[in-house]
Formats: sequence, structure tokens, C-alpha cells
Amino acid sequence: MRYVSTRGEAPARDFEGVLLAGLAEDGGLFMPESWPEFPAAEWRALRGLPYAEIAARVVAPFAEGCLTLAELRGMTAAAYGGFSHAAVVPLVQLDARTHALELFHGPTLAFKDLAMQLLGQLFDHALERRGERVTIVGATSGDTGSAAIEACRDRRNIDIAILHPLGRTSEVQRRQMTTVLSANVHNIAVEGDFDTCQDMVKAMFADTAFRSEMKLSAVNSINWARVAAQIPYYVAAALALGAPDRPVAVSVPTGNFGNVLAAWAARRMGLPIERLIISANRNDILPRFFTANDMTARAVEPSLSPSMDIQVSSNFERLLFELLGRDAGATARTMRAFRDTGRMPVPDAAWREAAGLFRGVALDDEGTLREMRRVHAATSWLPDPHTATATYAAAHLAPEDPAIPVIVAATAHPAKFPDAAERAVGFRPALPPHLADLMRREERLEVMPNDLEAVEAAVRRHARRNAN
Ligand SMILES: Cc1ncc(COP(=O)(O)O)c(C=O)c1O
Ligand SMILES: N[C@@H](CCOP(=O)(O)O)C(=O)O
Repeated sequence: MRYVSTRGEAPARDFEGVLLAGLAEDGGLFMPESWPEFPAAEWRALRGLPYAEIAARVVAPFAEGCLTLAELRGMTAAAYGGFSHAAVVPLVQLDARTHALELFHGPTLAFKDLAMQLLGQLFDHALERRGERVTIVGATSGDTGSAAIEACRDRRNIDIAILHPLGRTSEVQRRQMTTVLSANVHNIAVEGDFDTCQDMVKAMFADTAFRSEMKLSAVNSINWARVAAQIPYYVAAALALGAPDRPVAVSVPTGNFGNVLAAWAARRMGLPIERLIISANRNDILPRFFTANDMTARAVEPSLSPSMDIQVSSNFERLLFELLGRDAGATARTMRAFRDTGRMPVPDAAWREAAGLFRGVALDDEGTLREMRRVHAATSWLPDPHTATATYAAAHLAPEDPAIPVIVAATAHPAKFPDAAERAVGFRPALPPHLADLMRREERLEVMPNDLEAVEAAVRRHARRNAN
């Protein structure tokens, strides 16, 4: 499988090249040259298989030419063997048609572990084979950081620097990153918001001298391998609910648009996903786009669901590329206009196509607390604040046909957000035993201004020290 850049000015690469490059050299995102499609019989053949096997078979066409199915099987078995639930991604039925897909049984209690645990294996395999070392830089609004650090800690071919917005994650999220004291892990708290951190990561990739000196690599969902590794859980859930012989809908709490893009990719592969519902907090740029073709960036506002405190959703570019008929020139011009004016000019016909498939809604903090309370009272199952926006969206935007089940992506364990849980339902969910002493562990982080040169210097210092 070959991959092309959404902006058309970078050379095509294979899966391993995309994994290691992260972002294309022209600032675009890599996309598969064509979509692998599974006929109904192939979907049916996956029903009832262990999650690790489903993951290997679903990811295999994306890695064609680089990895064999046997190699992938070894990696998915290692990646998911340590999850705390035997089903890896169990479904919990919340009402007649709504099912929570629990994506938080990995080591850091968020959906990021599903992709990141596999990426750790993929990086190791590629770097060992090539005898290379990389510096991974990533931006996080809370969950990507800890999952990436957990997957990469102590790996001898990787140095990892994670930028998080100072004071804008939950304390549990911050500590899950900053209490990992491995020599190859570098936590940088940037004075800014998530968009500042993400911009800085993209600027490091755009600095070609720094990029090649450091051999930069990415673990954010700008890296296609991340998205590919998030497709299998939609497959597993849909099959469990009757696909391919019954359509399903999904409801996904959305920030950087990577998770719902994985569901959209599953649809492109032939999985019958009838509707893609997205939810947001008060940072409502994506619901505004899908309801009114208004993609205007505003200031990022803090909320009870900090991992969705995002205005510039990187992966939207991938959807845009498809909506514009894979016209890379038009995609590049549209992205440039967004950067220059803060408003994305999406042609009406393209927007209509998107709005026919996606629905979106935003929920403020009070609404989020009410929804956490409602779901808990009705089911005894407590959604975290991100997931609560998606249960709300599922209840309001489900397809008209009641026979279509809705899969809600439960993206984080509520114990990651104890303050919000306490306000909603009056108790603080307990962290699992392996994190029970998290609040007492020593932290290590470097606070830095929003200054690209200074952050690059810090990344370089750390990588050099660690390489010696
Ligand atoms: C708990 C949680 N829910 C939802 C999201 C939003 O997901 P995405 O950025 O893939 O849209 C995130 C951040 O990625 C998250 O950590
Ligand atoms: N919400 C994310 C932000 C980064 O998203 P990613 O999927 O692009 O890594 C986080 O929790 O860090």
C-alpha cells in the first residue's frame, strides 16, 4: 500500500515510511492511495475472533508490502495482551439501542492505548530492522501524551518529547505523564493551549534542518498509523451488533478528529456505518461546521473535558481531501486560507456531502454534568465527561430507524476526571491498583514559553543526552 500527501507536494511512501515520517514534508497528512474494501463474507469471517486477531487482519491491508499478517499478529498479541479486560474493547448496553464501547482498559485508561500500544511495537520493529533511532515529538491535551509515553518508555531506539498545555489537563492526566521518570521521556509544559502545542509540533516538522537532524517522528493522529490502529475497534463493535448484515451508527466525542476519522475509514472499507455522530464541548467548531458550514476558529476555552479543548482539528484535512475529490492543490489552498483567516472556505457541495453523513452537537459543562448524572442514574454506568457529550449526542442525533444500534465511543475511564465525577454524581471513581499511588509519585517536567526555538533547543538537549 502506498500513501500520498493531502497537499500533493511530498513523495509517496509505504506504510513504514509513513509511520516513521509522521507528517508529510509538504505539511500535509498521508492518506492511502486507495481504500482496501472487505466484502461482506470477509467481515462475517471476523465475527467472534479475539480482538488481537481482528486488529491484525484489519490493519494488514494498510501495511501491505511492509509487514506480513504473521508479523502483525505477533504485534497485536503483544499490544493487547496486557489490557485489563479479556475482550479488550467490551460493549456495555446502556438502553434499547445505545451501546458504550469501552476503550479504556489499557494501561493509561483512554482510547489512545489501543493505537499507541500497537505503535510501540511497529516503531520497534521498523527501527530495529533499519538500525535507526528517532525522536518522537507529540502534542497532547491530556491523553495522547500518557499513552505515547507508556508505549515508548525505555525503548532504546526512541527519545520522546511530549508537549502539553500548562495547567490545562486534569491532574491525573498530567501525573500519568510527568511521573514517568524514564531517561528517554521528556515532558514539556507549554505556556499556551493545545493548539499552541500542536502548532509547535507541526512547526518542528516544517523546520527541515531540525527534522532531519533529530530524525523526527510523530505519534499524534497526524500519523496515519495511529488512525489505522483505531479502525479495528469500530469493526469489532459493529460485528458484535450484527454488521455487516445490520447497519450501525457511531457517536464519538471529538477534538482532533482522529477517532471519528477511523470510524469513517472503517465505512470506506465497507463496514455499514449509517451515520457518524460527533460531539464536542463548548469548543464547538466541528458541530458548527457540520450543521452550518461554519468552520471558524475561536479562542480555545477550558472545559470539563480538557482533551477536547481544541479548535484546529488536524485530521479534518483528511476528510477535506476526500470531499474535494482528492484534489491536493485545492486542499492545500483551503488549509492555507484557514491558517491565514481562521475560516475554512469549504464549497457548498462538499459540505452537503459531509453533512449528509456526519451530525454534530456541542454540550457545555453544565449539560455535561447533567448527562453524566442522567446516564449514571439510568444505568449505574458512569461516563467520563468526554464520553458524556457522546451519550448525549447519541440520544439526540441517532438515525430515525430505531433498529439501528448506536455505538458510543467511551474514550476514557471516569477516574481520570475525579473532580468532574464528584460534581456530577457525588463520588470520585477509584483509579485501578497500578495507578493507586499516582498522586504521591515524583513528577518531572520542564515549563517553557510558547517559543519554538527554545523548545527545539530543549528537545535537542534531551535527545543528545539520552543518545549518549
Ligand atoms: C478522552 C478523550 N475523548 C475524546 C478525545 C477526542 O478524540 P479525537 O482527538 O481523536 O477527536 C480525546 C482526545 O483525543 C480524548 O482524550
Ligand atoms: N485529545 C488529544 C489531542 C491529541 O489528539 P491526537 O489523537 O491527534 O493525538 C489528547 O488527549 O492528547
